[in-house]
Amino acid sequence: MPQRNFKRILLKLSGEALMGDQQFGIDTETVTRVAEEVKLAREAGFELCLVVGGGNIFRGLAAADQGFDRASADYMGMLATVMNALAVQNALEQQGVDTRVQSAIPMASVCEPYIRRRAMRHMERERIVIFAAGTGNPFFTTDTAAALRAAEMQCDALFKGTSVDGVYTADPKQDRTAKRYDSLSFDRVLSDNLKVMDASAVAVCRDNDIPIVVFNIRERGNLARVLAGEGVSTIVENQKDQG
Ligand SMILES: Nc1ncnc2c1ncn2[C@@H]1O[C@H](COP(=O)(O)OP(=O)(O)OP(=O)(O)O)[C@@H](O)[C@H]1O
Ligand SMILES: O=c1ccn([C@@H]2O[C@H](COP(=O)(O)O)[C@@H](O)[C@H]2O)c(=O)[nH]1
Repeated sequence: MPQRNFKRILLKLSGEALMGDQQFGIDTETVTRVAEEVKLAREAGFELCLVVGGGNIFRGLAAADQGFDRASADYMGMLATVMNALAVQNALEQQGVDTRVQSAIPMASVCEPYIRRRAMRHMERERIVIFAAGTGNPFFTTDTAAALRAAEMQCDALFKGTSVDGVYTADPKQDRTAKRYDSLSFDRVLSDNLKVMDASAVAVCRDNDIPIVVFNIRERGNLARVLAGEGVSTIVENQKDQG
């Protein structure tokens, strides 16, 4: 992706990005490394806010498939994202970065509730705001939360840091012949049912003209590279398809 004039960025960190080589949970070294990358991006002049996923701890849909009540399972998933948010906050603050966690499910003794205007104020004061508990509603995911917060915080782009290096013609973990796009339109993602991100998240970004950049956050230094217009990624935006 060539360098773009993005200034304010919503960075979505998938929960899996925080587990390093483990099969589950939070790997402290990995969280520290990701926090270093976020700090470097801020020092490079980007205004950042974060949404953290919970897939390294609990996924509502997976539990529902095993017979769990879906809404309860989703609330458990949202609580998992709060744990991850606190881990990321801790790692950033250990590196001297001022942060606030805001949760879509109020939990007064743990963090702030989500209040848009307050979050804006934190950003003006150069704090990194970490949005936890997704949208606060079951039957959604943190991708949709990321799209919503990107719109609310007037971000120029949503960067999805995940375990794949872009959007492919099919899931690259299932289909070795899948080809990566450099860029494609929101409509192509939706019409081809490409599952790198929820359809609801893609629709929110399309309707608010917020480009999505998908990149691999598990590779050291990749956030800086992608922000600089280098490195491997896919940009999804309102445009004509490549082909
Ligand atoms: N067409 C596609 N292109 C790229 N990735 C795809 C595609 N279809 C499905 N995927 C899968 O989408 C996943 C990316 O989503 P990710 O694992 O980050 O989920 P998440 O819900 O955002 O995060 P988490 O649940 O870990 O917090 C990758 O694991 C990838 O295998
Ligand atoms: O708005 C939301 C966001 C998340 N959830 C639940 O949390 C888990 C973890 O989030 P990921 O996006 O998968 O990382 C998700 O599986 C849902 O169960 C939610 O209900 N609402």
